[in-house]
Amino acid sequence: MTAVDLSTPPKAPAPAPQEAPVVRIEGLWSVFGEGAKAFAVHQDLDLTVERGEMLSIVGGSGTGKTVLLRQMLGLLKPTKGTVEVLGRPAAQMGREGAASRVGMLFQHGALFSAFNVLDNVAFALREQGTLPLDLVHDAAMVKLQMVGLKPEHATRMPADLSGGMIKRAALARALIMDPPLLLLDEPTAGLDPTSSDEFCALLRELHAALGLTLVMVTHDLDTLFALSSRVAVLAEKKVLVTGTPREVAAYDHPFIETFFRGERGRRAMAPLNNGPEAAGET
Ligand SMILES: Nc1ncnc2c1ncn2[C@@H]1O[C@H](COP(=O)(O)OP(=O)(O)OP(=O)(O)O)[C@@H](O)[C@H]1O
Repeated sequence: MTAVDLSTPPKAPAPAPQEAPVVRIEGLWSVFGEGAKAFAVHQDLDLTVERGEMLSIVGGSGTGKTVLLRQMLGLLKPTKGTVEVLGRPAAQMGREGAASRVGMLFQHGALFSAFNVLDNVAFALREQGTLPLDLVHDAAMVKLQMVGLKPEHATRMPADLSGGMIKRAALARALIMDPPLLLLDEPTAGLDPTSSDEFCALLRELHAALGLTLVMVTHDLDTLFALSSRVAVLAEKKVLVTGTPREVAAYDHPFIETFFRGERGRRAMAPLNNGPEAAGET
């Protein structure tokens, strides 16, 4: 089922003809349970993410946004259909392959509480076992600096960090293997407005500096407008519509009406009137 594509013209840079999309999902069915108890979360869902995009996935509660991220991470296997990441089936990437292709920022950071910040950040690289430990240490320190943490934060335990610092440490961990694709589940959840704005600014900087492709799930409209070059709306078990935030917000659907055109939506959309830069449509 092809989603309505509202983009005219496309805002994302056009890929070279031979370049595979970063994510290609075609005819995806995600079914849980068996027999009479089986239920489909996704039914014939299509979604393509090109290199360099910042795509936000939105939808009502239980519409399968997290399940879709888990499909891209290769943690779930499609019941039917195709989920490819960088030209390979996501479910066949294996743990190490996945870490070097896809970074994942979980909603609450999901740091190992018994490890200090440096050991958390270095974890996947150390597990891989291909680099001497001093180089693993150096690589983790570079990532800490990249996300705006100081060398003295390296030995802190997660319990001693602020919410914003946990997010930054978790981001450094997600980027340790230099994956071209970064998945984010509610990246600014639990942050105060200032920390949230700073974290969005950091993600935009890293997106530009590292040439990342970002795919995020968010309920937060400020985050959505700050970070999305494109929005995909999940409804009716599929990607119903895609387009820029402005295009999608104007689409006629009950979820969109409530989400974008309610009071919170109108407030968050005010920056759209100040030009595309403010709306994240660059
Ligand atoms: N492993 C699983 N086994 C069975 N059902 C599952 C499993 N994972 C998810 N589901 C179900 O799939 C549906 C979609 O879940 P998902 O977490 O993707 O929703 P969501 O869109 O992220 O919702 P929310 O915005 O509330 O977080 C839910 O009904 C959930 O209970």
